[in-house]
Amino acid sequence: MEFVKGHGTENDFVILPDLDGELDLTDARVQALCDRQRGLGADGVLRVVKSDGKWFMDYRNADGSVAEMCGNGLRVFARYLVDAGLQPEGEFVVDTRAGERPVVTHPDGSVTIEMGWAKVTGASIAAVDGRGFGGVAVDVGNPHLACVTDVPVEDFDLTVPPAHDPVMFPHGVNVEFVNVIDDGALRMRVHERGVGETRSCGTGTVAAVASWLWGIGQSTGKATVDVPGGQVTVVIESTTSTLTGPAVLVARGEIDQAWWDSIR
Ligand SMILES: N[C@@H](CCC[C@H](N)C(=O)O)C(=O)O
Repeated sequence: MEFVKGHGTENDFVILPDLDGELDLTDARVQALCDRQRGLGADGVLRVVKSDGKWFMDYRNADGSVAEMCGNGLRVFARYLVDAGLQPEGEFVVDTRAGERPVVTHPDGSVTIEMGWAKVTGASIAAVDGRGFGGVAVDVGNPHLACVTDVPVEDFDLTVPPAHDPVMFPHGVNVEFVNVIDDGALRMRVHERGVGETRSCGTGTVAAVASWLWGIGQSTGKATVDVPGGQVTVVIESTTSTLTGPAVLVARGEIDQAWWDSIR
């Protein structure tokens, strides 16, 4: 079975081409693939499916859970399709559990995604080391709590999940801590639902920009977001948003069949 390894601002993925949708991708197999000691190591798995003539990104978190959307993953997914000769460079659409997402691959390797409406759904609190931080709940297809703060993001201990309100987020939440460096320039760290701290989260950067804009009384705008793994650019419009950033394919290879069969 073929695999490709890639990353978007160091949020890394194992890509499994499964055009006919025949792979039995159990939670245990996702966990094993993503494990950095006993598997290939990744923050998530992108299964590439073609169904009724449409591309579908089946995204799984490293713990095996399913998520609606993954912004960095979708850039890598699109880059894979072009690299594999399955799509010409340029514009096409990929279906996700959050709905269809138009993408544009660029000759410099970067990819732009139309991410849909970054919907502010309320306010809540995330707690780290017993200290609460106010944030804005943003639905980017998946749930986020983006907390703009003056505390330098480097100071947060994200080795444990920030506490959140389970009533507001019954299915868990991705939590971002965000510093404003300058007008239109943010810095962010993230704790992802189903993964832990990652070096970037594409949907999280969209939530971060929406949260910053909400805080300054604006509903549209543009910002760069520095994350530990690099930089992306986000544009928020009234009913949609875009995310642009790098997508890198690192390696390709063959998964050992006996190893795969030993994991159910
Ligand atoms: N890293 C992703 C988001 C992946 C899903 C997330 N962990 C969730 O469970 O919602 C991104 O780049 O958007």
